[in-house]
Amino acid sequence: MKWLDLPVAKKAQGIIQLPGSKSISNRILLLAALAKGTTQVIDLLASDDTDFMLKALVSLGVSIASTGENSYQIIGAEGQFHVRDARLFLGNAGTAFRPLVAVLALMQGRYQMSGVARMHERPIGDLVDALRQLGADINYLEDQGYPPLEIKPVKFNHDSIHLTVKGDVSSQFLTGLLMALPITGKKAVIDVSGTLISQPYIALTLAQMQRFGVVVEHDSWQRFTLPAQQYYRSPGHITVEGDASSASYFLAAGAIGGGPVRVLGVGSESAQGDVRFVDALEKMGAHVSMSENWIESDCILSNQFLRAIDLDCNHIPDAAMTLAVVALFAKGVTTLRNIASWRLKETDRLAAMTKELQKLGARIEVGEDYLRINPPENGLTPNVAIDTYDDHRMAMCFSLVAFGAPVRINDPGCVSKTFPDYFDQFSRIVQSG
Ligand SMILES: O=C(O)C1=C[C@@H](OP(=O)(O)O)[C@@H](O)[C@H](O)C1
Ligand SMILES: C=C(OP(=O)(O)O)C(=O)O
Repeated sequence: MKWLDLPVAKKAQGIIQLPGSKSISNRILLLAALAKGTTQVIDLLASDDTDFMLKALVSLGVSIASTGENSYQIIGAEGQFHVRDARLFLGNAGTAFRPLVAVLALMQGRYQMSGVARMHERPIGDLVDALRQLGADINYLEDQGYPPLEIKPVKFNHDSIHLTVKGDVSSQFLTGLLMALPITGKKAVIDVSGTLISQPYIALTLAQMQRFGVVVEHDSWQRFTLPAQQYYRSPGHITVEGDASSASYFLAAGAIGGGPVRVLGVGSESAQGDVRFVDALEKMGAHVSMSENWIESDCILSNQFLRAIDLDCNHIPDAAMTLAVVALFAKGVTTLRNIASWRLKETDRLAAMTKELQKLGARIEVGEDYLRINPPENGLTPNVAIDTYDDHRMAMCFSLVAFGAPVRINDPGCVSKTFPDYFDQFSRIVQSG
């Protein structure tokens, strides 16, 4: 489908079962593949990003069998993939590409890793620099510091490991190192230089590693210590919780469109940082309630307007995009700060967001690491065609514009990266009129 026309939405109300978390799904797949023992994974996210991870692991010789809808049995390779020569294509899946680089760099094999054109514009130099401190043999096949990459057998001769990784471009580099190092069996210390961004994703990594029996200590998120001889062991069964970033679109719909809208599969006990999106929604005037496995939002403001906010969004980089569109429905000027990493994701999200919000009549100020959104005084410009830049989150968050004006979403199929049936689910909670 080239585009999707969304009519004006009058109200949002209903219940949505969330798809599995992308971040947890790809971590669990890799950890189960590296572990000793067999893991049954239930409620795995079915999407492009998880398909790339599944296919890569199968090409590396890991035994993975489907056991039902979104369920898999994975026989762990005990830290050693059997296939030592492979070419992997990983699309634009950061959660597959970055951790696999770290693992394969320690695997004593020859691997080529590539992705779509945009993946080749997303930096990976900080991770490669950290792995080279261990003797990893990694070459850039095109531009220095970017995929595609070639990995050759590591010349590894350390009794213990001490390395430094930069933390201010993407937390996925540290995540990759943390997940990979236990396969060496050596004691490892990782120091983070620069400010660590997207910190809740590191907490998520440590929590998933712990499910597989590896405990990492950290000192204020700046130094991470992995004891020697801690290998991954399968916990048996793992159920993947719902995706908190995907929840943000429905919870925002509940706040803008009256609600109540309830998402099932994620709640107060979640390990995912993006559940904190609800704090921002509450600050904007929405009413939020939650239990262990659901979250609900509605709007109890009598004057129909949400309130503008000024927020450091470093802890919720993905859900912060949803706030940029919610800001169109708030009274006042909203400022989203500390989001420089947006420039390095599926597209330059600061540039894309600026351009598309302006088409709707908003006045935007954009800086190196912030976005200021001043909504149009006389309503959103109707019938705008929103470009989505092959970025699933651009498509999903701009669907919320329908609560103010009819809107066209170009290339809606790009949601397949993390949420293939997003627009079907969205239509289930929206009443048009
Ligand atoms: O580790 C993860 O699962 C993720 C980390 C974040 O990336 P950065 O660390 O690059 O901000 C986030 O944006 C991405 O969608 C998923
Ligand atoms: C940044 C994202 O993806 P990736 O895992 O490819 O970094 C995202 O899903 O918003």
